[in-house]
Amino acid sequence: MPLARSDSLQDIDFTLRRQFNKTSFRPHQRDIILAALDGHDVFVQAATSFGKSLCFQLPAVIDRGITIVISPLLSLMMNQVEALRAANVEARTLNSNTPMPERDYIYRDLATGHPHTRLLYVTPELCSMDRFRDRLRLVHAQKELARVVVDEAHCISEWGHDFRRDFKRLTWFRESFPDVPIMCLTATANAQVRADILSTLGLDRTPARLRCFTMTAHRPNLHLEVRFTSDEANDRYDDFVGWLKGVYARRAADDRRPELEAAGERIQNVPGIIYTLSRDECESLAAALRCDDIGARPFHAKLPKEVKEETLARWINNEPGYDIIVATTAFGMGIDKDNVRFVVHWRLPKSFEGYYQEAGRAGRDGNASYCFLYYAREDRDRVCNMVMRDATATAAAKAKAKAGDDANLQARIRSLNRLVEYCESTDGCRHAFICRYFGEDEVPRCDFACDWHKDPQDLKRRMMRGLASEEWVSTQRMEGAYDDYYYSD
Ligand SMILES: Nc1ncnc2c1ncn2[C@@H]1O[C@H](COP(=O)(O)OP(=O)(O)OP(=O)(O)O)[C@@H](O)[C@H]1O
Repeated sequence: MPLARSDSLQDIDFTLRRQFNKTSFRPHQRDIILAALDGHDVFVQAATSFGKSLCFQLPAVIDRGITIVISPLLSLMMNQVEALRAANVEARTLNSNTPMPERDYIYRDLATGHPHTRLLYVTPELCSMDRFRDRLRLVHAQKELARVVVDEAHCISEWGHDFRRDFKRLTWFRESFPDVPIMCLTATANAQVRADILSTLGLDRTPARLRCFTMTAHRPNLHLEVRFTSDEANDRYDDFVGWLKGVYARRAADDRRPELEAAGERIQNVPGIIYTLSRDECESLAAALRCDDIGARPFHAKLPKEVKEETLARWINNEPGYDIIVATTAFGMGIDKDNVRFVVHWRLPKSFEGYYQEAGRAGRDGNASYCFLYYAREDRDRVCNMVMRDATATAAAKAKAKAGDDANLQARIRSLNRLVEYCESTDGCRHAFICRYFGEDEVPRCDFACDWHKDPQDLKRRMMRGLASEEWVSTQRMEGAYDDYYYSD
């Protein structure tokens, strides 16, 4: 049974305006929020930038009690908590980085059984700890556990690209608190991943209680393009810089400049992200771009925390010298800057879902944005080797390889293969390919927003000319040329 709501904030439109400073709901948000407020379990699958967070934040503000939000990424939690606190919502996070006084406060708050905290963001690992579980039992006994939310829910599934073993243990919530509604959200799930999420969380056992909102993955404002290259051509850098300088030149032209000046916008304020697969490449590429007077900064897991925070803050504020983030995959899920105008994949990503999540950082304001993926067959073989090596290392480290490891390896290889097919496909719309991948039947409308729709003949020509031949790549492969590549976040 849903908990009673507080009396003062029953009007969701009022709460949207007052607490979240937004004038209207986006399509489907209202229905999702109402289903949650009615006490249903809710599954939401919607495109990147749809506005999924609001779907659990707003009910958390309206309902009495505390909402526990389980999220896989510390940076993602911290961003959301900061934004909520700025809007005067009692939100907090409890994770390995939480300072001791804050940690003590939260545990004391939970121990009262009637916490002041409305949204508590935690890691899945924390949810397995006895101390935390005891506190939740106490809160539940007082009927103050309003809802459990699993964000980035694809991490639950071995068939998903970002499988995290601790997400499997979230099964505990339904077993321990059968009356507490659960909401789970993801941007990237296929039918198998969806089924896995519902069964792990125990939502499929009470179908009458469950409301599923499965929306299209389509992002019509993303212009998708594959750029073909090879080890021999090694032309990514010149190609990218040529493109970017062309963008700057168009912004500096007489017909554009006055408009930008009036808006106080710099010519080079064309925010973007370039994804690389290794820290070395991330550092060297950012340095090379800076030598070419392009404001690029590296971002990877090994940088000091203060450097990462400063880089992120200055990039978000559109400061000179911080126009482009050159990142490893340490920078991805949940990054929410509205005016990212391009996302470039310097190398083939490791999974289809990862590619689309990262591309989804672009164009969150709804304006046209460009997503290039530089594809080389040599990289295909390198990435495939890396995925296999990763899987072997994980299995060995775990001593006994479990069925889950096997399923996850299969899923990762399948996902990579589909991404390779996507890159090498020259006979159809890229948006349609993506929607099919995520199990959609309807063909999305593409308004010249992919390289195939723009010029199918040119696409074929570029692929023929740009890629190394399969014969060459397979000879090199047999000689072990692609074995010693590595990636790092
Ligand atoms: N109704 C609304 N009106 C205006 N802006 C909104 C609305 N709902 C959400 N937004 C804004 O849209 C942006 C994207 O929202 P959010 O970060 O929740 O996306 P998401 O669906 O979780 O995407 P991703 O899966 O890519 O992380 C945020 O800046 C959020 O403030």
